[in-house]
Amino acid sequence: MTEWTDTETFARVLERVDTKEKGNCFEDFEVGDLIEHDPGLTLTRWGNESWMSQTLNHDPAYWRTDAATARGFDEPPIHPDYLTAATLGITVEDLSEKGGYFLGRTDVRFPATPVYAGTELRVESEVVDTATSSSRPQYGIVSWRTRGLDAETGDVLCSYERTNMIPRRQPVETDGGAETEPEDDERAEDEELPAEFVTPEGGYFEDFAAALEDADGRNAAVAYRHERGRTQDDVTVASLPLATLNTAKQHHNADVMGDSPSGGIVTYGDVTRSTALGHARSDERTWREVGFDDETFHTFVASGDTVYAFTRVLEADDADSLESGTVRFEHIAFNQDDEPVYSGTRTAEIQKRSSN
Ligand SMILES: C/C(=C\C(=O)SCCNC(=O)CCNC(=O)[C@H](O)C(C)(C)COP(=O)(O)OP(=O)(O)OC[C@H]1O[C@@H](n2cnc3c(N)ncnc32)[C@H](O)[C@@H]1OP(=O)(O)O)C(=O)O
Repeated sequence: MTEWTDTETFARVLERVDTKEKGNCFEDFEVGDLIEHDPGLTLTRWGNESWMSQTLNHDPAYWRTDAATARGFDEPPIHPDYLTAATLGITVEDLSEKGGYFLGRTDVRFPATPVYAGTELRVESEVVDTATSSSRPQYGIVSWRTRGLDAETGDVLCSYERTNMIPRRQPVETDGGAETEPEDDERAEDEELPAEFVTPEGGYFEDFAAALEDADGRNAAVAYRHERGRTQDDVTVASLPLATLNTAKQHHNADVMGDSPSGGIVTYGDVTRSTALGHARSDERTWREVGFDDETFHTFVASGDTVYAFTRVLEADDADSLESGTVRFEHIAFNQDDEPVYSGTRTAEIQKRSSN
């Protein structure tokens, strides 16, 4: 047998062989296609705790039995952020391993919570939209509706619609994303900031409701920043996504990513978002997560970047519960240069002080 392992010969061999490719290109997706993802994952206490500890989500109800039972759970449950990240991680091999970027997600809901450790997750996605990117001819834009199911009962545990930029096999002619003149009412510069920012006094429902009432009728908004930051390292950039079976090369193949728009590996969007939410939750009395909408990833987060968080309180609804009221927030994650990297709205039940 000819020896192929001297460097020169091996380079010539590599040039001539085919590569067994992974993942799908834009052309492989058609609206209506249903994809049942082969990877599955058992949602474990270890996976949950690794994710939650590293993203600074330290709500005691997810760590201590007494705090969990006080919140109405049988035991510390799987956190909705980890459930969301695991549901998405499993899909990457089929949907986005080829490359391209996670642009946004909406309608994130948890129809059958709480979910406990030991639950096996089965995930399926339906292609709901495919579009040409007018600014980037080598990519298309694909949206999927994904459902994470309890493999045993078939109950939908997590559901959302997500959009990625996906590489095309064949670039297309585009208009180059020519700028159109914005309508008058779309001009960002015309939008004035409020004269005053109100900070809630505490983290209970009553504090958010009082702050909104204080701002109401005045040129004021309820908005504040959180002190904590989390610098991205090997654990957050590569280990956490791989623990959700997310095979996106963006997070663990520095060789390939050197030659990409980001110029290197980047943090999994769900890590960025969960870290910012962890900072926000550390300043409130979260009771239950309800859902997330209009999530957008604005720019890359890379190893060495620090993720901070900002919160704007949009609405507070007393609801019909003695324990909690419903609050809608906008959260913005930003980096050490104060650039927004993620934004989205979140609806959560927040504990009432009067329930103590
Ligand atoms: C999971 C997973 C991968 C990841 O987690 S990757 C990490 C998270 N994502 C990111 O870090 C991406 C951050 N975003 C960016 O850096 C920039 O948006 C990007 C991707 C470089 C593109 O920037 P551009 O300035 O070139 O363009 P736009 O931001 O205007 O967007 C390009 C086109 O996409 C359309 N678009 C953007 N957001 C959405 C959305 N939420 N829904 C639908 N369409 C969206 C936008 O309109 C542009 O369209 P054109 O026709 O004008 O091209 C994994 O692998 O799955």
